[in-house]
Amino acid sequence: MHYVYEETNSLDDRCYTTFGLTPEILMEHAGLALAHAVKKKLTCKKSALFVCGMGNNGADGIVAARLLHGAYNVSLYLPFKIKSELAKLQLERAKKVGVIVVDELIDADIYVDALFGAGLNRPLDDLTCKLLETLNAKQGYKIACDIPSGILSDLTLSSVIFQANETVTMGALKLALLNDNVKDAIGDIKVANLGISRNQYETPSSLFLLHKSDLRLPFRIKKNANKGTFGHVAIVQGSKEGAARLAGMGAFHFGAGLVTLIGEKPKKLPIYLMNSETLPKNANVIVAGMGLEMPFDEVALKTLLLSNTLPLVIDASLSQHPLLCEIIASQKPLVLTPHPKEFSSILELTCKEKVSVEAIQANRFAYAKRFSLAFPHVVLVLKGANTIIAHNGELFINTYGTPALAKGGSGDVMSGMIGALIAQGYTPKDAAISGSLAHALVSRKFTCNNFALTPIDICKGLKWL
Ligand SMILES: NC(=O)C1=CN([C@@H]2O[C@H](COP(=O)(O)OP(=O)(O)OC[C@H]3O[C@@H](n4cnc5c(N)ncnc54)[C@H](OP(=O)(O)O)[C@@H]3O)[C@@H](O)[C@H]2O)[C@@H](O)CC1
Ligand SMILES: Nc1ncnc2c1ncn2[C@@H]1O[C@H](COP(=O)(O)OP(=O)(O)O)[C@@H](O)[C@H]1O
Ligand SMILES: [K+]
Repeated sequence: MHYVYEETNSLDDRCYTTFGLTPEILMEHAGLALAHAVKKKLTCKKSALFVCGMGNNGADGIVAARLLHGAYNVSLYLPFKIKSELAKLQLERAKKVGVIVVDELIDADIYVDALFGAGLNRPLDDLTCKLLETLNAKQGYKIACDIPSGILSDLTLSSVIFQANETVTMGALKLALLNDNVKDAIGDIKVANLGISRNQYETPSSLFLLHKSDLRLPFRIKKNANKGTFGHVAIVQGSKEGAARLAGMGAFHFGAGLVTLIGEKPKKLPIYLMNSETLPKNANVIVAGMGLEMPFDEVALKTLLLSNTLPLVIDASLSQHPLLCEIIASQKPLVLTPHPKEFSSILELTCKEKVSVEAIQANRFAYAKRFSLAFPHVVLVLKGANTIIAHNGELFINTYGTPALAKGGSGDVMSGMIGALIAQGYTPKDAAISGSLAHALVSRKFTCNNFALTPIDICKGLKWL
């Protein structure tokens, strides 16, 4: 996993004060990384237009244009009066080496957005939005310098954002690139080295971007094993039976030795899933909430969930029911797997905070972090295009999910998978991280198209991870 930062100005400052690296050195490296990304897409016949703003983001673009000029067909477009002293200096240098400055948004094969980066502190005005709209409408490959213009430093968005195929971000990963609402605007992210290795540039952070290598699959190391070695997942069945069945299939395919659905005998049940009216004695985790339609027998459910010490995975309707407060208060090991609407109910139930889904989605990180600090024993899996796993103030961000997962039942499977890992001895936090990663990575294995994946395909796909 890699560290992620709410802002990197303090890391830049540390480069000046601790390592004696001047802003100019950092900028020369930023420009070089940007030039490198542009060069990869440029042949001698192709052209690149650098659209540069008035601050140091623009200055990075000007440096990159200077570095490429002479060998490639590049030009600069500067729609605003330059403000930053460094940008003025870079422009003087670029002009001295002969970089062409054009006075309109000309056509090119590659467009570089160096209008605004980390310094965008208020929404863009109409004229600038129009400029971005024109830029977005142009054919050609689009590269954003540091952050696509339009994403503000407080993570709010302007009405238009530059739509990048690729973002070259400077020094370290920024949180602003990882919110759900910018997933369509950032393209592939590359982190530029600023003249010092990433390890040296970075300081510890409580925010992490998950990597494929963070996935810990439940491989069976012990040869002298039986089904009991791999745990028994109990899944509470609701009136919509299919949901618990999908969770059960997810759990079984992800290595649980035994899976029992608790409730009345369902009409249909895969032959490997068991059914019981009561909690099996050897169950070691309970998964509940999916398919549970209101009203349900609260007393029976409370007894089932709270009259033992088993860890819980709670999903769907149960995140919206007052019983959740008692579950949290019990201090049992607990994983919550809400989508944003369910998380809105959780915040209302537990923190007495009415937060709309839109407000949550605008800054998922802040709400997830705040909740995890308020309830440090709970692991929150806030589902979405980029799923966040929050625990005791730490956030782990999983960006591997694809729209193929946007189907009823996908989340049920994931809750079952997380339950399976807990049954096999993972901590709730590790189970949430690896369950969420495996779920997302499976969706990427289906390469033929991204609309036909079913929850059952997710379960089957676990065979090939
Ligand atoms: N720090 C370093 O060492 C390194 C920094 N690096 C690079 O610097 C970038 C940050 O540069 P930056 O701080 O100059 O900010 P930037 O994004 O260029 O824009 C600021 C300008 O925009 C203006 N402005 C703001 N909002 C506006 C609006 N809505 N509409 C209109 N204007 C608006 C604002 O004006 P003001 O608020 O002063 O009125 C100011 O003039 C960073 O992303 C990275 O690329 C790299 O080289 C590595 C080393
Ligand atoms: N656009 C998307 N990109 C990545 N993952 C997605 C996307 N849409 C949905 N998902 C994932 O699919 C799952 C959907 O879960 P959920 O909404 O709870 O469905 P259900 O309750 O019907 O099972 C979540 O894990 C979510 O992160
Ligand atoms: K930019």
